[in-house]
Amino acid sequence: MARTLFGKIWDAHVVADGRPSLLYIDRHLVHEVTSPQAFDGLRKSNRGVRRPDLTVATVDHNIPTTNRSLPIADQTSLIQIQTLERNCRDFGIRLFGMGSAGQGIVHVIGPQMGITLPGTTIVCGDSHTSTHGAFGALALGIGTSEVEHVLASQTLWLERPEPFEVVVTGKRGPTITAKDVILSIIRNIGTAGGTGTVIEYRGSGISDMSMEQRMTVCNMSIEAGARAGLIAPDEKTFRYLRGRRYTPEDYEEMVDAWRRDLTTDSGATFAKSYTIHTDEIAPQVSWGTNPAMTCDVTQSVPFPEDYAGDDPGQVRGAKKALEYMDLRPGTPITEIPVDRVFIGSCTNARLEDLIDAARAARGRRVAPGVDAMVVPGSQDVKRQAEEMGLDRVFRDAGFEWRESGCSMCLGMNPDILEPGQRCASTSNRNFEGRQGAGGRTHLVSPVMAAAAAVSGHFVDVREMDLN
Ligand SMILES: CC(C)[C@H](C(=O)O)[C@@H](O)C(=O)O
Ligand code: SF4
Repeated sequence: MARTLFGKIWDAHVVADGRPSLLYIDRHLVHEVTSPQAFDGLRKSNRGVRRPDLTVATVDHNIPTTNRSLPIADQTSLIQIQTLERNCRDFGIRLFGMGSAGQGIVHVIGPQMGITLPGTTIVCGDSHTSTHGAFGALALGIGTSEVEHVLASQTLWLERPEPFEVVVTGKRGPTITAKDVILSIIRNIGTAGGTGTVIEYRGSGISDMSMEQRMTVCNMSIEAGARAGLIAPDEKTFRYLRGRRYTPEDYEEMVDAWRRDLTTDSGATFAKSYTIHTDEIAPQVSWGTNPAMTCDVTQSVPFPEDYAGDDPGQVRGAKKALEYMDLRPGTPITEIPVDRVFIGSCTNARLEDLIDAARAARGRRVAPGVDAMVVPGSQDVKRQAEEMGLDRVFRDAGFEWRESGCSMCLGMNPDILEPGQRCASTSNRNFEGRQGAGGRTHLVSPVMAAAAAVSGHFVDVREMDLN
């Protein structure tokens, strides 16, 4: 019978079939926020970690992005980080800690080190684990009790999701990024559009994308409510993973098998299908408090009735969002001023993202009154960017150049917005208070964020002279 890529990976990992099924897990990624209770649970029940060799940890959420030779001032962060260090020592887990050259956001370092491989199951106590789906892995975010279960048994109980195909066609304009594509998809299918499904992104608009762009797309699958995002691996995938730190020795044989096996068969059926044409996509800017509340940069802040039609719940939601965001309907998006700019996160802090953002920053200055920062996704990204001189480009323009971590994506460290501040952010969530209590987040692509930084308000990057 014809099967989808998702179906094939699922079938290859089922240990016990049922509702739910028990799945074998190939890779377990761990960070400081969702692991402490899981390790405590193991201690209480006198259990060890079943496969420490398949488990990898890093510190990303709480880690300071300022000078790492100084002690950590924030007490909660210090405790979280020290706890993970102790747990990794006690249970024999490889940790890319505070001073490590391999440290970075968990979803950035996995692929970068060749830990993420096609056809595998990958879990992490973190919703944006979906990022790794860009490599044709079934990558699932899990909760802390599941983290404990995986640590103890290398398996996970899961209801089988339905496959959902999102076909991306057409040719994007030169300044239209993967971020604009995924924001458009979420805007169209809604934040619950993918509930109960694993989205497989397909079509020429996906094959055209680089691996880093594909990661941006898969990363935000979770914001459409999906369990995971998935892209069939191709030659770009195989090239990207060749020769990385943990790429397996028998890699070329694995590639031969992946080429043969890791595709959706023609005739396989999906529970749902949605097609997006990318020719006409404009740069996207979110105006509300969930990622679906997004519009084109050329549009104005919507009137709640126009946005939500005749659904009274939605209209109320839009009204509330506009109130929180302090935005008046009818205001052109390009007239919205920003106080802060954050270029970072597991959505958009890889090398290509920084190269993109630098195109708007090079030779310009951050507008008066705007605070802008660039936070590379990992120490590796930081080093590569510095080799290219990107740190100079940003610094010369008046951006701060930080150490790697989650930073102001969710403000679990001192990088937060002040109440009332408005931020152009390359992250993935614009929820109330996400970047600091009372802070207002607008989701955009890296080049749009840098353009807002140097202009002091949102601008259509298609009208800018990019370097
Ligand atoms: C802290 C963690 C549990 C959380 C997540 O699961 O996504 C965070 O990474 C986020 O982006 O909100
Ligand atoms: S960068 Fe943001 S979205 Fe990604 S793992 Fe960190 S907090 Fe979560």
